[in-house]
Amino acid sequence: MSGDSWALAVDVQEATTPSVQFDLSKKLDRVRGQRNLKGDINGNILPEKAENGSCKKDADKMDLAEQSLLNKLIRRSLVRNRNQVEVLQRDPTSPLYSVKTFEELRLKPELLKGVYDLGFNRPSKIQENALPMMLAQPPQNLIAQSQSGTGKTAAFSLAMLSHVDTANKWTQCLCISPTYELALQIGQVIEQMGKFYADVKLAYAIRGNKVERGIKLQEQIVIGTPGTVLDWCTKYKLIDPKKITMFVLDEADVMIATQGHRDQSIRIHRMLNKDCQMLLFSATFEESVWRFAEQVVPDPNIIRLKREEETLDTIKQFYVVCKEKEDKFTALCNLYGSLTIAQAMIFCHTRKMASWLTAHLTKEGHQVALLSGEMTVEQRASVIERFRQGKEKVLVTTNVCSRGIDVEQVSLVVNFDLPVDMDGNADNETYLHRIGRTGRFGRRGFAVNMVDSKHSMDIINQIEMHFNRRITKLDTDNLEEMESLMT
Ligand SMILES: Nc1ncnc2c1ncn2[C@@H]1O[C@H](COP(=O)(O)OP(=O)(O)OP(=O)(O)O)[C@@H](O)[C@H]1O
Repeated sequence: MSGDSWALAVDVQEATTPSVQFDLSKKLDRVRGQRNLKGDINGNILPEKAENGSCKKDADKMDLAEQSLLNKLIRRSLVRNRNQVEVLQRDPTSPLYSVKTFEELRLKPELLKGVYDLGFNRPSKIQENALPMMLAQPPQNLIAQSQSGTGKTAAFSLAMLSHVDTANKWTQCLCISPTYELALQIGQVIEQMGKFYADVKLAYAIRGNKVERGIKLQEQIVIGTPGTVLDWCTKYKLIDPKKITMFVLDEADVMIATQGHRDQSIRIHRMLNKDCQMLLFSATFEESVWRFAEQVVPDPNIIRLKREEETLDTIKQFYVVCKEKEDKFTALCNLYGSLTIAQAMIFCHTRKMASWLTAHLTKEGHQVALLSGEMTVEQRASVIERFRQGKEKVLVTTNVCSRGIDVEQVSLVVNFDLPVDMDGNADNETYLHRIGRTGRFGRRGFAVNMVDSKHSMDIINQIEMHFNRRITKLDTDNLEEMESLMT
């Protein structure tokens, strides 16, 4: 057997989730007629009737051109497998790098079990650095920054779970997050990690959660949005803020982007004891975030990134020059025609544009979900949950409700419209948050920006300069060039 077909056989045997298959036949048909092959979520090729995960026989029958194309597709696999994550975890320049194991971080055995049950092998850099500070005695405050998808949520979830004294049946850890969706997501992480830690209980302080006034909660951890948390502390008196000993503020940059949230966070913070441990996390630290962080976290330990470290190497960034929306749509279809895309998120500026795009993509046969601001929080949570389960492969969205969403199969983010601030300048923070929906925990990801005017080209230039990272021009009509650039 040639080296190529051997590689193919090995990849197929490693395939983990054949149920989540996507059709690669379009790409193959261009070169080699009608042979119908399928790939799994990792971009590995699976022949349609393969049994026991092996396609050795099929690979043997292929001619060299076919094998080379298949291997190209495999190399282009958008999702890294576990081995590749492990390689990154041993690379000192990677944000996933660690010298320590979870055991060395002195986690309780029940939590270690939860961590391994989630499939985590080693901590990431932020986990390795932040956890000892968060668990130190006497307690230390922390302001921490790490790239999107590198394990911040997991880090502070572990810290809260470790901090809890299970003998005490009152709220000890309070975590606030800017959106309903994120609060639910963080809660899920805590529940999964704390699965073997039976005595820890969690409550969600989010809109719509019915509570009885005046009866103090017994849950040791409360996670919620600032408005509801404030109500639970003041109006409903469910939490005694003076008994909170660990306060976590997640996605500080997103939090302060809404004036109301900023003010509510400060009001909650003022009710806490001075010696309550304060932890603040953010993916970006513009001046305003920094000022806010210093205001709420006295005498902090600080973990900060350099500007050029903020974007991940594993996310390749491109721009495509288009004329108008129809042109952008064609470019998008060409991307789909040549790339193996597990799941994609597409960002539009307006609801109207998002609806138009959703309708057109659906007509093309894609499974598309639309997420936009006018939906109720429950509707939004349900759309995100379906997307997370892979029921829809494309999520078209307009705004903030998709910030912080962690869906590991997202291999492509498209800025159908570029993120701009009120003055029409590049919104760098939003850009970083958007592209950070792909490339989660070392996986490969692509970010494609649609440029439809001189103004939007200026924005791309501003973003390039801000992060000191190249955004490469892509010609979606030139399939060969696209294949070579996007490998
Ligand atoms: N040590 C680890 N080993 C393997 N996977 C991990 C580890 N830590 C976190 N993950 C996974 O990586 C993904 C991203 O983690 P997490 O959501 O904690 O990142 P984040 O930094 O909070 O992201 P964001 O900046 O978008 O909020 C999740 O799917 C999580 O389960």
